[in-house]
Amino acid sequence: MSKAVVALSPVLEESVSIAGCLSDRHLPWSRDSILIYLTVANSVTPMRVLESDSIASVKLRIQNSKGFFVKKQKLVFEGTELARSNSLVRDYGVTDGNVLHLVVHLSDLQVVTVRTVCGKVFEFHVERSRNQIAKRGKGFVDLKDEELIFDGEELADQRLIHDIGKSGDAVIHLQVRKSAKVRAKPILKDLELSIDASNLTDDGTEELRMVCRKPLQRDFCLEPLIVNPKVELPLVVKKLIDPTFDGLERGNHPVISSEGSGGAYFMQDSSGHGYISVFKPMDEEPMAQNNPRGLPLSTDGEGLKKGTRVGQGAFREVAAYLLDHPRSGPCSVCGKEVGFAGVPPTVMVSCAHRGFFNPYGYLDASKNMKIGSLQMFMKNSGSCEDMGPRAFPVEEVHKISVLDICLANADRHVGNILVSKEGEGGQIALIPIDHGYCLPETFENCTFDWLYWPQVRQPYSSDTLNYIMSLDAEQDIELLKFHGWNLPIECA
Ligand SMILES: Nc1ncnc2c1ncn2[C@@H]1O[C@H](COP(=O)(O)OP(=O)(O)OP(=O)(O)O)[C@@H](O)[C@H]1O
Repeated sequence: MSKAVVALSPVLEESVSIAGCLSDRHLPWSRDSILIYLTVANSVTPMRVLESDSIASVKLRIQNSKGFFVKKQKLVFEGTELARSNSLVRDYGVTDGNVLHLVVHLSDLQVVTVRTVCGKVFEFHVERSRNQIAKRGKGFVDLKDEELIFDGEELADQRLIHDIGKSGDAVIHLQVRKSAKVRAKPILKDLELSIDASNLTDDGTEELRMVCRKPLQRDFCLEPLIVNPKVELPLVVKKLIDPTFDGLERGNHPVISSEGSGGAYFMQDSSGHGYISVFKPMDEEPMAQNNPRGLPLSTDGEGLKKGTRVGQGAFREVAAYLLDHPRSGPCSVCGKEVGFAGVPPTVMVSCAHRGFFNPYGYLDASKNMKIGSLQMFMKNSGSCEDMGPRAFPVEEVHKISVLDICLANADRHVGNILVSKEGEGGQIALIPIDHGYCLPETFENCTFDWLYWPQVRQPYSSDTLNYIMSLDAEQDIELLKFHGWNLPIECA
């Protein structure tokens, strides 16, 4: 799903009120007025609300003062997402002095890629509403030495990012004028010239590394995690692991997604020009120990959604794949290709790489081993968030609904359905992803965005009904057990 933590700059309460966001109801003398704190990473924003305010109205005020659309916000209090818009602040037990974490979809930000002429790439996240070019960067000594170039032209400081890369894939080149130290030392009748230009790159080895992308000594590992030796990996899963391995072996490191509330890494192919898979480590899930988005640790082990456990998202991702049976009916997974709903092939793996997040800074791969789900990367033209639902074929919506009801998916919002137009004649197919919150212990957070789409008013086709009839919950529980997950009784 497309979200990321966005730091809000601290503002005074007064500035919120000046922005016209506070009505009289919110003035300090209102009886149930409380002061709460919105926080992301290290930034805190005080905000006065009423205990009787709905979550929707709090989000609306954040939108008014900060510009983040309501639909792109996620509010989290003590490990629980304030997901029900009509519920009141007090329904979630939020009281004076409490801290709410705000997670904002990254599409509010624009990613700007700056490539230096010697090949180094920097990514900056630029807020669309404040997108003036500002030249600054770690390691570059003097602003006047820097020049940003787009499409062969130098960019003036006042140009807006928004006006530059309208197509969304513009690359800006950064040219840094640095003089190299040239020393001449007389040796007999000759002069020995030495050139020290190490400042041109952070550690002086960048060019070397770029040239040396040949087979490397192995500084990573990637292996499927098979608990039951009787489990045979299906071919499609092998096709997922092998090219991911090749990509790592060629030195193409995992690329952390700028979206999502947990750590998700795009694993590159051997050419370095495409993605093969998405790796989600358990220790980087929301509220887990090494979450890279700054979400707080869960105090009681419960995940972001009610009835789920922190660190079990990867199991659930794999379970969703295993339980998405082919149309021909439930099967042992060995020969399995595409399931009814088209959950991308997913497998548990252990993977070590120094590029994975850890709070201690640089670690070599052997100290940075992670366990998580590895899912096939699916080509897409965006998610259902990016377009109106009318264009989606009825059958495509129905298949997602069947999957979500079977799995009691507690995280089916429009960002978690990818749209593919790869089919014959550009036919739209919907690809369900992000199943880390399925099979919860309670139904409290099971909300489905597709419930409001017109397709769900159509009856299921006989094919779909036949598929539903073929499902067998007991058999599914056994299947998960066979693969090593003894489903807790509440989830079962
Ligand atoms: N199988 C896939 N194929 C292509 N892109 C994917 C796939 N799985 C995830 N992504 C993309 O990776 C990014 C992060 O994934 P995802 O939303 O699943 O992470 P998350 O941290 O679990 O999110 P959430 O905040 O919804 O829990 C998103 O942009 C998503 O579209």
